[in-house]
Amino acid sequence: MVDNNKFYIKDLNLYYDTLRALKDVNLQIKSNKVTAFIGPSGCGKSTLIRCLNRMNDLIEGVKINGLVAIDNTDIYGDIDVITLRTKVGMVFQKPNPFPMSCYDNIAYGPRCQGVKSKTDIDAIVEKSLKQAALWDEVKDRLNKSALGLSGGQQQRLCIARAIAMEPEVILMDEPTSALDPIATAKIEELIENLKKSYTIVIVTHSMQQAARISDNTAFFLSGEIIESDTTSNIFTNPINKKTEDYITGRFG
Ligand SMILES: Nc1ncnc2c1ncn2[C@@H]1O[C@H](COP(=O)(O)OP(=O)(O)OP(=O)(O)O)[C@@H](O)[C@H]1O
Repeated sequence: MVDNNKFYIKDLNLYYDTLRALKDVNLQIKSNKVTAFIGPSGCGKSTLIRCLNRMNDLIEGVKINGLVAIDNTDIYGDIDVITLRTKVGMVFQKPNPFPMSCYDNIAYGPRCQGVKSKTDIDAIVEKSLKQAALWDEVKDRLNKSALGLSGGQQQRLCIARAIAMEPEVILMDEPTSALDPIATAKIEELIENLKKSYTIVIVTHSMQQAARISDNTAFFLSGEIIESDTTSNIFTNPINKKTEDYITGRFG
């Protein structure tokens, strides 16, 4: 397979015990693009995004079959899951900074990976915060608790923490749903800049957000991907009637 796909998903099924939450999912996720997952509540968006760095492994009773490949390597094959999660970082719905200083939040991962030099860690902290568009706001309070930041700043700190691990992919599960419109706009602008360096997959409940920031969109319904295409085709020229009904607000 020679292409610009970061992920290749083929006939993927996921069961939570007897509940089949993903049904024969087929999807390709392009490198250095933003891919949005949209669809009504409970349709499997978070379940699929969690498959991309094997976060579902942590849930008891989960059974998976089918293929999820990153750069042509089967991530459910014989691979090191810690390395996978380093390559595929994740940002969650609710900002979840560690209860420590802003500096230590960013330094934590690189230190765990064995980076010891203070000069190196300083450089990683500065670079990550700059890329997350947070440096100017926190450079004078690096040693203060991250819990004192606003929600929007905390979410950018979490993005900086993911960036510090030098991932290739950043998964974002509803990253702005707990934020106000101004903080949301900042994260959206950030995502636009980050896609030059990273592949981004985002779950969002906001169709406006998907339309604003993503290049490609996959529409989910009851565990199936009904349609996936460029975002402009999904929103202006959907092929499937169900997609059209959803994006025009006729259901969901
Ligand atoms: N840990 C779990 N154990 C059992 N069932 C689960 C678990 N997580 C999700 N499910 C079920 O799997 C289905 C898909 O859930 P998922 O969270 O992936 O949907 P979603 O599209 O992300 O929903 P939302 O938009 O509300 O976050 C739902 O029926 C949900 O109840």
